[in-house]
Amino acid sequence: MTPAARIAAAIGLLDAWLAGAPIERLLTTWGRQNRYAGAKDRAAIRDLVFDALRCRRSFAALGGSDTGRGLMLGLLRADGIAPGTLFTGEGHAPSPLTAAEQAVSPADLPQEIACDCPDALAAVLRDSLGADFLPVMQALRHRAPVFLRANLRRTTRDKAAAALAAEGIETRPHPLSPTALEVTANARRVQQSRAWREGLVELQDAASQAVADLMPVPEGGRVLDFCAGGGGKTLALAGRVSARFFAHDAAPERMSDLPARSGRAGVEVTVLRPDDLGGAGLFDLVLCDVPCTGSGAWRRSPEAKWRTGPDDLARLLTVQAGILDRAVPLVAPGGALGYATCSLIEAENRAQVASFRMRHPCWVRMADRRLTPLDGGDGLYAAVMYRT
Ligand SMILES: C[S@@+](CC[C@H](N)C(=O)[O-])C[C@H]1O[C@@H](n2cnc3c(N)ncnc32)[C@H](O)[C@@H]1O
Repeated sequence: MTPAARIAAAIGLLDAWLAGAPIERLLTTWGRQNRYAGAKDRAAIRDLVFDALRCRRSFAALGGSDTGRGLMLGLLRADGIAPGTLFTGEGHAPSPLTAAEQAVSPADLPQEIACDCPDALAAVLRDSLGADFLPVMQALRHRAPVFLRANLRRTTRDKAAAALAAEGIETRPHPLSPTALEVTANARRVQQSRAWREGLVELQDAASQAVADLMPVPEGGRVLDFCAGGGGKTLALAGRVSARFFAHDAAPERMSDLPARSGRAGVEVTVLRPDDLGGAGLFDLVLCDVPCTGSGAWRRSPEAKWRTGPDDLARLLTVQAGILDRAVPLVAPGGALGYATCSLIEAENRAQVASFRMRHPCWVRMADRRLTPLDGGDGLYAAVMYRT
């Protein structure tokens, strides 16, 4: 496909997204319906669409409309490319610019538009981030780095980096975690690499690794990942310490890849269905990596930036409190309760932990950590609590 044809495809996908369809489903369906498009075309179109979603407000302003076409015009203008060179109407290229589109001039954009902050959550983000608000919002406009976690059960970080380098995948250690490697070249080859297939490394954001590092895992103890999802945190914890690991999720189908992933990593994880929890005993660590706005991960999941509002936040706050309350009776005497979000919003983070401690005054917070994309990885919050 020509660059212009890729842009035309991205315009169609963005229009369908603006009409309400989820972006991953649209991309999958597009790939199935357009078999002539090769892997490189599909990856390039995905990049265009995700770049546009990250910068929707500023690109719409630069392009003159909040439509697929406006977003692509804005993307080109933001990159300093004259749109008329690609919007030619020839072959599969989008039609030439109208007079109105040509007249849009990239004047100074108001701050919240220029930093692509969604109106719906702008006030809570400003309050939560303080002086970091603008730099964090700017950081969320860009693609996230690709990070790997060296699986210490199988290797060291240096040996993992060397194995990857032998396959042409360049990395460098990242300071957020002793297991983190940032991929600097050939990230798309990772999942075909021998190092990945043999479980030396796993794809995982560096800040997520830092969250796992903060959690106290006693050697030989029992650890429950209460909101395990795909099991990223379970595997990060299991990579560090020999203990008995259990994974649970209210939607057990979300854990379907976990047996294959734990097999590759060389760790044992017992999957617990919600009905199994009652008879599973107590745990030395229960980690609640709760559902949240995902605002810290908007670089990776930019559609959530525009589809999450105050009502979602209010609902999530109730869900998070309920999960913490349900986890309390599962913690063994002397054990720890871990809490984590990938949110930048204070109400989901420290304030949620503070209200938990109001409801459960015998719990104290021993440690917590807030990271933003300015630290390199996703924005995350994690806390560890003990019963007194
Ligand atoms: C942030 S995701 C977990 C991500 C995962 N820990 C990882 O590192 O890949 C939150 C998970 O919580 C689950 N969840 C939602 N409500 C829950 C509840 N009441 N109890 C347990 N899990 C719940 C969701 O199904 C979702 O998989």
